[in-house]
Amino acid sequence: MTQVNYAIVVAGGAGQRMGNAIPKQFLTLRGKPILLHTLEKLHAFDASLRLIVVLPAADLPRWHELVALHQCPIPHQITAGGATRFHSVSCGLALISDDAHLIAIHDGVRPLVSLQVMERAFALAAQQGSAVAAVKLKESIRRGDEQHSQAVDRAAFRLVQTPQVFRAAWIKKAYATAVGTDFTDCASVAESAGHPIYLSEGAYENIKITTPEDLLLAEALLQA
Ligand SMILES: Nc1ccn([C@@H]2O[C@H](COP(=O)(O)OP(=O)(O)OP(=O)(O)O)[C@@H](O)[C@H]2O)c(=O)n1
Ligand SMILES: C[C@](O)(CO)[C@H](O)COP(=O)(O)O
Repeated sequence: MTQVNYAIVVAGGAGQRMGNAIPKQFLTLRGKPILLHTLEKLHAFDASLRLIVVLPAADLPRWHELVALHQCPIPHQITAGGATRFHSVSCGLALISDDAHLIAIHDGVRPLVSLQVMERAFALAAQQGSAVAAVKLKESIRRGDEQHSQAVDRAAFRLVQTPQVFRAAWIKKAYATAVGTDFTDCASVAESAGHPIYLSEGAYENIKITTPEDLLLAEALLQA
């Protein structure tokens, strides 16, 4: 049987920390919506990857307009998301058929993901069943608050990114059986179902566009 791989691109958030009336995934970066840059990266990595884009229900017409305006040639399915990232990933998973082999979940607002980061994550997930892009910390960290804090060993930590790639059956069941919805990423959901989490090498430029200064950084990095 042919092995079919999917990528769920979660873009169902409101972008509150960006503070823009338009959700950040639709903002323009070097002439194109951020989400379109992200889709281009995933399609360039593997044109056979089936792309599912999860959007805020209210913004489905906006995306249709942007796709038409930019003549987006990349085939993708669209679905409405939910109140949290967990709900939005669940909405994407609901569209995936049983022939799926690996499922990647990627933030729609990480347009700087490289082909190498994608390749490493898919290769590791094919071997181990899971792969989560992550990077080492470059700065010192302390545990605590302004009044009381202690130094911690940064070598014991990793910053987690996306893509996060999983054996399809694992991640589908993990989402179907998860207790609660308060997970900030898919690795936490897979882990809660008892699956081992393997880390693949991410990249420092694979930033998540979250606050206004990230737009400036992304603009500069996209040029590079
Ligand atoms: N209900 C949600 C919330 C988030 N996301 C997606 O998850 C990714 C990472 O989330 P984050 O950066 O937190 O995005 P927002 O939730 O939009 O931002 P904020 O928390 O500032 O509102 C984004 O691509 C976002 O669109 C989603 O699909 N559905
Ligand atoms: C999935 C993620 O991007 C990995 O870093 C992150 O956990 C999302 O967190 P957010 O606070 O909802 O942006």
